[in-house]
Amino acid sequence: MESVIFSNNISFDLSKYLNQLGYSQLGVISDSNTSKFCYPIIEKLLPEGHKHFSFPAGEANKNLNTCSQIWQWMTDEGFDRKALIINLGGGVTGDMGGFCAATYKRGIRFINIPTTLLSQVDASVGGKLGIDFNGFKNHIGVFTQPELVLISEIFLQTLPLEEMRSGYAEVLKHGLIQNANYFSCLKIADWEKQNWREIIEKSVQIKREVVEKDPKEAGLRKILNFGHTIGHAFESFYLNTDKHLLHGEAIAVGMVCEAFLSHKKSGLPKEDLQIITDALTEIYGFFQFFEADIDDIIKLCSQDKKNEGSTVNFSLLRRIGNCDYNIKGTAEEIKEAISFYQSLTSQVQLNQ
Ligand SMILES: NC(=O)c1ccc[n+]([C@@H]2O[C@H](COP(=O)([O-])OP(=O)(O)OC[C@H]3O[C@@H](n4cnc5c(N)ncnc54)[C@H](O)[C@@H]3O)[C@@H](O)[C@H]2O)c1
Ligand SMILES: O=C(O)C(=O)C[C@@H](O)[C@H](O)[C@H](O)COP(=O)(O)O
Ligand SMILES: [Zn+2]
Repeated sequence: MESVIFSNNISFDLSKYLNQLGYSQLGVISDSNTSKFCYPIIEKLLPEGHKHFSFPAGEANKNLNTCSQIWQWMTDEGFDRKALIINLGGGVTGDMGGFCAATYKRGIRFINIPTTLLSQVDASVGGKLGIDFNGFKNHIGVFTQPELVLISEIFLQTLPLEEMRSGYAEVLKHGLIQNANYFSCLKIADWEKQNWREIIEKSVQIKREVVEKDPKEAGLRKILNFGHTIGHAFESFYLNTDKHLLHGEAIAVGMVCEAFLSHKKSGLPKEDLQIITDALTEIYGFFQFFEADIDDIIKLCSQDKKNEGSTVNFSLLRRIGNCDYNIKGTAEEIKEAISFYQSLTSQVQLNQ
């Protein structure tokens, strides 16, 4: 598996590991925001002559068109197989930059410097790389591990609060699927003043322990996908609309729906369902959508990568801290889960 370094001194560590890894050419990929906020932090540490590619920020650009531009840039710069790529950014940069590196000339090495909470706790680790395709999340991709993941909280200083909250959904997921004690200790009193280091380390540890046992998602790794079957469907459906959801926000909706399915199908106690819905709705509120969208959202679940044939496979909780996978679900059950989510909104309105 990849090495993960929690860095207290990004200048020192980056220089050290770049020297250790060695390369013929060095390229940095970042998006428009990380080019502005994060590239200046590392630029001065990089050798003169390194190359930099910047693409417009956002999930809407995690696609083949941007990949094509990245591959063209690599080609124009004459990158050979000993070139090294640094993905400097959130999950979009890591997933897409990694995918481009892993496929360019059948694969060149890359390192991840994650700059969002979400990518520090989840996306930068584990080697799932890819892009969205024709409205389907991460539909095209590969499993390839980065050479190194270098995590520094210094980058979080410029990250908007809503992005911190989005990343926190994956933290809650890690507790829910693997560690009830961790989940129960998670409480952010002050988002601005929170010391994130322990949380990042714990989440990375949980994710790595799972990935180590099942790097290519033959079985166990599917638990990392809790909340994602329905969550991804919401994320995809509302991408490019004025209702678009951040990844973590969509996964929060998905986790409420799939916690309901866990109660219905996997024995998750009612009290646990209540704890989960309370925790998630307190942070993420209630996403409002139209009844008329539901059938299309359900259809999107049929393209989930955990599925076998026409059967939708869920990862569901038996209790907080314990997740099962390959639980078959029907369109009717997905509808019921989404209705449960909607019913929470109306309960709140009634209580107001
Ligand atoms: N490969 C995996 O295992 C994995 C895991 C989880 C999520 N993902 C993917 O990751 C993506 C979501 O990741 P994300 O939330 O990091 O999204 P992102 O990469 O789009 O980053 C979120 C926003 O924050 C900005 N940003 C990043 N770092 C910043 C900084 N330090 N200061 C200011 N702005 C900054 C970005 O420009 C962007 O606008 C999704 O595509 C999701 O599918 C992948
Ligand atoms: O690492 C994994 O495995 C995950 O499922 C982590 C998820 O948080 C992440 O969003 C991942 O990209 C989803 O993968 P997908 O296979 O459902 O596209
Ligand atoms: Zn995710």
